[in-house]
Amino acid sequence: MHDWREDETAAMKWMEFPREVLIGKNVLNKVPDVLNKLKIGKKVFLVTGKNTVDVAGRQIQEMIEENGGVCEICVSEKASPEEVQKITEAGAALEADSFLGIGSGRSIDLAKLSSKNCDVPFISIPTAASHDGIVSSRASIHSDGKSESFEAQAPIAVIADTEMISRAPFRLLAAGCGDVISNYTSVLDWELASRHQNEPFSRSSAMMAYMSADMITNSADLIRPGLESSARIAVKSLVLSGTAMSVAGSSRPASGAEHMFSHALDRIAKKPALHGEQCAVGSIMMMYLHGGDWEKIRNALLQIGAPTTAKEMGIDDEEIIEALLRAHTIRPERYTILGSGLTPSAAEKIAAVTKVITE
Ligand SMILES: NC(=O)C1=CN([C@@H]2O[C@H](COP(=O)(O)OP(=O)(O)OC[C@H]3O[C@@H](n4cnc5c(N)ncnc54)[C@H](OP(=O)(O)O)[C@@H]3O)[C@@H](O)[C@H]2O)C=CC1
Ligand SMILES: O=C(CO)COP(=O)(O)O
Ligand SMILES: [Zn+2]
Repeated sequence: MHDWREDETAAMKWMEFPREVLIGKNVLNKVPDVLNKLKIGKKVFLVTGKNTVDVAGRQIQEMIEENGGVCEICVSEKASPEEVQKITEAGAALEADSFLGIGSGRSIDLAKLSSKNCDVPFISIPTAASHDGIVSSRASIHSDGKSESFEAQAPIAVIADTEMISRAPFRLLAAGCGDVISNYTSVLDWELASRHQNEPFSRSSAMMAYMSADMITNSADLIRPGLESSARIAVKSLVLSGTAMSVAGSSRPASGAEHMFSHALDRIAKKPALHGEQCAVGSIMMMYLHGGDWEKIRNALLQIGAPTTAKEMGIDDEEIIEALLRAHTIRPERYTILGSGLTPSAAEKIAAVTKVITE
């Protein structure tokens, strides 16, 4: 299928945003109403995970069937190209008229890309506020230790039940806050690339990404376990951050050197931590490299209760250093403060000064 957005020139910008965005207590019950309104509820393919199938997947399947629709569930584990292929084929076999991504970042990304392959809309239903891919049109797919950000499609609707999200393990919410806070360094990297390499830069997108990070740091004292109000703050900032990516047409405003560090850790660490946790810790170190206020990032994470050290993430100090050394090779086309790479002694110094590893 031809992707019309490829015809984009400097003189024209094609941005995709969701049509319906529901954020609030018990909005999960509105799934049938949204499907009916959009006329996409007859054959629904539902992508979820092994935990989230019980948190929300089956409940949504029942609601769709009571609404007269046919609903097939796929419980998925990895956001890999093979999984995208498998889900695309299963969705096509069902002749699905919509996909629902229910759960974590992985399930949402799989639904995002597979639905695009099937040329049908998809709805994003996060069960945790753990990442900013909830709203964006990008899908992060991982294979052979590589991580690629694909242009997929924006969800036609987002249904974020803040009551359900507040009951998810707090670690996930804290990680989502970290993913957004890390925008401080993504934006700096983007500005650097625009100055050094004349890379296209969108001020409005950068401002959105920066503002979403500010939303979290300015209300860090309000982010507490089990509070619906905390889930609401996190979801709103994730929505803004994801929108920044849709405006940019790339993950640039929300993914710089700190994300490359996290992707490197995913490859290196025996037991990687959560995406948002790793990006946030990476952001402390990259802010130090930028010569900025890295302690502001660290303090916000401490206040929220997100990890700020290797030990708290369950990662060895050596793995942190290795990831710092390898980060610039992860996405070489993306220019960042890491340039052509760090020396081992510089990597050790950065991690020690910022208290990520013990001196
Ligand atoms: N497209 C984009 O723009 C972006 C994409 N990403 C991608 O998203 C992924 C990270 O997402 P993230 O969600 O942090 O991590 P994961 O996708 O690894 O999911 C974390 C875990 O949380 C579980 N979980 C989710 N909700 C609940 C709940 N309510 N109760 C209990 N367990 C729950 C999931 O269960 P289950 O096994 O059921 O899934 C999963 O095991 C990465 O692949 C990253 O690259 C991140 C940011 C932006
Ligand atoms: O995680 C993201 C933004 O928070 C998306 O970024 P990537 O392009 O690094 O996968
Ligand atoms: Zn991220």
